[in-house]
Amino acid sequence: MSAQSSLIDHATALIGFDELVGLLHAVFVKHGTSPEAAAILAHNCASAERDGAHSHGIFRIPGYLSTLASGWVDGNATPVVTDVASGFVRVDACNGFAQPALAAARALLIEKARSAGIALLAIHNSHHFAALWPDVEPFAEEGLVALSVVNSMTCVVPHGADRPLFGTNPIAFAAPRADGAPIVFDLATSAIAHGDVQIAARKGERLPPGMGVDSLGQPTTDPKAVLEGGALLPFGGHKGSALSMMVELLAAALTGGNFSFEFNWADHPGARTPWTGQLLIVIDPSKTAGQSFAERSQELVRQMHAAGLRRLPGDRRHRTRAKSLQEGITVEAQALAQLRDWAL
Ligand SMILES: NC(=O)C1=CN([C@@H]2O[C@H](COP(=O)(O)OP(=O)(O)OC[C@H]3O[C@@H](n4cnc5c(N)ncnc54)[C@H](OP(=O)(O)O)[C@@H]3O)[C@@H](O)[C@H]2O)C=CC1
Ligand SMILES: O=C(O)C1=NCCCC1
Repeated sequence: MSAQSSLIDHATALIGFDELVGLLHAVFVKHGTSPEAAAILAHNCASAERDGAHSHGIFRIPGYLSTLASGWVDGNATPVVTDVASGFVRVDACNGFAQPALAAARALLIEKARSAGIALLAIHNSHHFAALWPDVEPFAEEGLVALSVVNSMTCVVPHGADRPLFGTNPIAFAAPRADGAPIVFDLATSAIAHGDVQIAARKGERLPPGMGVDSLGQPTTDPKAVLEGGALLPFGGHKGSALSMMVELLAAALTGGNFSFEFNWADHPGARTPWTGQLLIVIDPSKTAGQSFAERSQELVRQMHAAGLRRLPGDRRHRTRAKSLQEGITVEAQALAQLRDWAL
């Protein structure tokens, strides 16, 4: 049975968050990442699983492992942080994963944001294979506003174009508020994340209309047709397409990273991670004039609820997180057994 197909099973098991982090750490180390990088990736992946962000939880482990085995990514890379200017930090991830690069620069970025009011982190030469909200949420938990973009691999046809060029290019934002968890959203600029198309294909489900095209450029709801020579569409037509273009500019051109169409993993069978760039902007809202930012963001939430809104971005994740932390994280039993094998 291949690593990919071995993660499809419907009997479930429960595992605690810390145990899952430990298990994933062992898997990453066993498959060629440094203990430091493994700790960061394991926490990231377990957090996604804990919060029900399944397209970027343990579903991604076979992709991480085949990528490491292919030699495409360096699991032992030591990121190089450069203090470029008062509000600008650059990190060369040295062909490693993006999250350890962010971790290496985080303290300097926060120091700059607090002293100048705003600071920018430009990561290049990096691989981001995860959800983006874990990169921004912790800043808001420390009272800061954070925005991040990352570009992925070519699989999205720009609005009005004939062939794929952009990646699924997510945008994540986090802001503190006075009473409650930070306001966080994290969304692909494609109509659907590539990971969710893969999950739909495995489950034999159709996609909602308007998300993808087949190899002839014709609209399709068949996820396999999208994955096998087809492509995705941006969300919201020309509007999502413009945001995706912006992500290419900020995450690649501005950081010195690759555009989504610029890398070629053809010589690395099994490689799955995009070798691109990531940008983070961190703002210290204590510099805001007038009432505190957290009070103002709380007022906005209050008014949204008063207007009838029942679900804020992040609410579903937080509900799932609370349940997972109380009862354990529900995972497919066979996937868990496979992780235990890979950790040996
Ligand atoms: N590393 C990479 O290169 C890439 C990573 N990704 C990741 O894929 C993941 C999934 O992206 P995507 O499919 O676009 O995410 P979704 O469309 O599922 O969700 C996008 C955002 O909208 C919120 N949301 C969803 N439905 C509602 C609703 N009915 N009312 C209010 N808020 C809502 C979500 O909150 P909630 O979470 O609470 O549901 C989330 O913040 C992201 O984590 C993204 O970072 C995607 C592309 C590339
Ligand atoms: O789901 C997606 O879209 C992606 N996730 C990880 C990196 C590649 C694209």
